[in-house]
Amino acid sequence: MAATTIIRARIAHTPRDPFTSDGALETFDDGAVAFADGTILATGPATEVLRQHPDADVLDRRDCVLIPGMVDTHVHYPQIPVIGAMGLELLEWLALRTLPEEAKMADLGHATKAAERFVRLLARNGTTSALVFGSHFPAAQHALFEAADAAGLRIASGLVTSDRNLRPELEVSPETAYEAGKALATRWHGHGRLRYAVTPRFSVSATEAMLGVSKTLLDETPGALFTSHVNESVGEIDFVKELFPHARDYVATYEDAGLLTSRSVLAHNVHVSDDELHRLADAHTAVAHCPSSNAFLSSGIFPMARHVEHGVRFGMGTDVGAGTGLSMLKEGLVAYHVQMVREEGHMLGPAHLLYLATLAGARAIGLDDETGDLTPGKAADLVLLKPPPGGTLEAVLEEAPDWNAALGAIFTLAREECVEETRVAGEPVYTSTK
Ligand SMILES: Nc1nc2[nH]cnc2c(=O)[nH]1
Ligand SMILES: [Zn+2]
Repeated sequence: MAATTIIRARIAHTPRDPFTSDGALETFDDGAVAFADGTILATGPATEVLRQHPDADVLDRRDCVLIPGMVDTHVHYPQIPVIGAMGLELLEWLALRTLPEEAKMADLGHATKAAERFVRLLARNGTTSALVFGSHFPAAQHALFEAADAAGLRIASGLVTSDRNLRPELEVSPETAYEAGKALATRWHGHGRLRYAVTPRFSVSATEAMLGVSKTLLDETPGALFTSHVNESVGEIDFVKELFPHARDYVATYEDAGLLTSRSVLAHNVHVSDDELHRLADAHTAVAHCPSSNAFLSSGIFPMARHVEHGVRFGMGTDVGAGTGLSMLKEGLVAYHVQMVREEGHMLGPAHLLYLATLAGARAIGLDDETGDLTPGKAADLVLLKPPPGGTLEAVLEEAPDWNAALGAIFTLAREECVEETRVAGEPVYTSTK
């Protein structure tokens, strides 16, 4: 029997959905998580957990706040260098800044460096699971899987495929896309903590033939995810209407190809009709809400209340590089800002933000049996947060009257400099060297 470890800290998690149930936020001022073999045995008041596991190795981290490992449901591995490219809307931003950057991934040395840096920075930001939009180049995509495997993160990703309206060096035939995707899925799907995600870039750059081979590969890869973009910008939607004159709407371009499934995750879904929401809910398809990206590209404001009302699952994604960084804590703050300025917005509180950054994302990408909160039986995926001494967050937390205030301050002020340690299945994948 493996040794039991206990981490003692201030603890917060959301084992239930605050959009549909009260009391979703569970906190412990002097709490403890006990785990062995990477699985949580107990979470609760330290006195109780210590008494239940008297022989455990105890790590006293009462200087930290412990939350579940965070889940980024939509983030582009090649796009870290694009962060902060201002003044452009989606299609121009792609053409002028993003696609030229992604074309550099043809160079395997460049791609390998980008892959290793990307997974290191995910862990440094407290992200333990992610659905990662990959690269158009098979060798670069292989490099991401290698780096993710070495880092120990729970990553689903796949070859990004397109056969039109992009850049010649990023376009391939559907047959080539299928063969390369099949080889990568065979090599990596189900390997360690990795899963394959079938990833045509979006319907602007994927013909019906490309969407068709995507469906074939999805059906041949049990447990694989499907991910792409939908309803992000008005210009994109107009273009899709032209390209798919017979499709009822943008969602239908994936639906008609059989790609609307319970393993599908579509990013953005900002300009969505109620009819599309009904069909997404019926298909149990999830949405990746990317607040900082939608604001940064002036794409629009996510209709969160309508997704909740229609029962469409959604997690949160940083959508780096249109998104403004890899911190899911910052992403939560932007989600809050945006919903507060929206007319029929959803009044969000810290519990909603913690849920969106953890369990909602795990549910969106099909990992909620394994991660997303600190319930016994789940993996010990966790993050220790500690405000830099003498800084603003430390001052706010010293005066915080309750957990709502403390958690609100953490989403408002904590970023990667506050991540002390990130663990997956109980093992550190990042430790601050400060
Ligand atoms: N935000 C965003 N939307 C996209 N739609 C197609 N590709 C992209 C991308 O790289 N970023
Ligand atoms: Zn994206």
